[in-house]
Amino acid sequence: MGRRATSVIEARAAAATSAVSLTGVTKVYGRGSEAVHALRGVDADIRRGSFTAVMGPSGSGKSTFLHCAAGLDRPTDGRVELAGTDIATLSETKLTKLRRTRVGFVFQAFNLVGSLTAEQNVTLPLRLAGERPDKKWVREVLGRVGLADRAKHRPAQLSGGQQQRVAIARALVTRPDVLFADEPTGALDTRTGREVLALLRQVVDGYGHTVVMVTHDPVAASYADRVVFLADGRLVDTLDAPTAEAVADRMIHMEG
Ligand SMILES: Nc1ncnc2c1ncn2[C@@H]1O[C@H](COP(=O)(O)OP(=O)(O)OP(=O)(O)O)[C@@H](O)[C@H]1O
Repeated sequence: MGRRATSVIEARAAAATSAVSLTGVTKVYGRGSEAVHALRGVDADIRRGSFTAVMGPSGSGKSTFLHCAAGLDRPTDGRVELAGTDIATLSETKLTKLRRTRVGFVFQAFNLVGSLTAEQNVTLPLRLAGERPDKKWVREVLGRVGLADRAKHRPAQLSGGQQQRVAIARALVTRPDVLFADEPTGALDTRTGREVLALLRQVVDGYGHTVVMVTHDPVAASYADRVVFLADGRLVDTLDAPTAEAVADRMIHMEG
């Protein structure tokens, strides 16, 4: 078989197993002397059913990486394939639809709607996509995050950890290809944060979801299957089966 045929087969095989892939992704904010190169030619392949942590010093491009990978932001150059689709080819309308249905997002500050119950918050993405929520599935998702008995509570009646669980259920309700989390434990105390990390681990191991999480915390990163390290907009290192010690060690060397 020719080299070209082999590489086409390899590319197809990678597409079948990858939830999102970035090739040569560059992101420049501003122009001329004001230009900031947030990402400089990043290649990354996120396998389906895996948990990836993104780490790096402040300003290294972690949030930009997440936003480009999730289709929240378009790269200046390079290619992002999400759920087998090259997002550069999508119109704004199609990209919005892809974000609503194929991508879940969890933020540090939960971002729940205060006037809605936990259940209503969870069904919001479905209603925004014009779908009628399937009650059984919504109950199932609330159960997966351990909130079956809190469905009728409003965010103010829930602890921080419970609110983040609602946000995770809301992110999972559309059965997304990837759940992206930006510092999901940043607003939680250590113990509650660990519970949320264990839940993210559980949605990967128990239900086959794909999670990509930005974090500053080596212990949080140790819940992942793989850590990717960014420095000055470049992907400079990866670490599989990370321990908190190994992650902390690499971070010290990067920052030093
Ligand atoms: N909208 C924007 N306009 C201009 N510059 C931006 C914008 N967003 C990010 N940047 C710049 O791009 C670079 C990377 O930012 P990014 O937020 O991705 O880094 P980060 O690693 O997530 O940082 P932190 O850990 O501090 O949150 C930084 O220099 C930042 O100032």
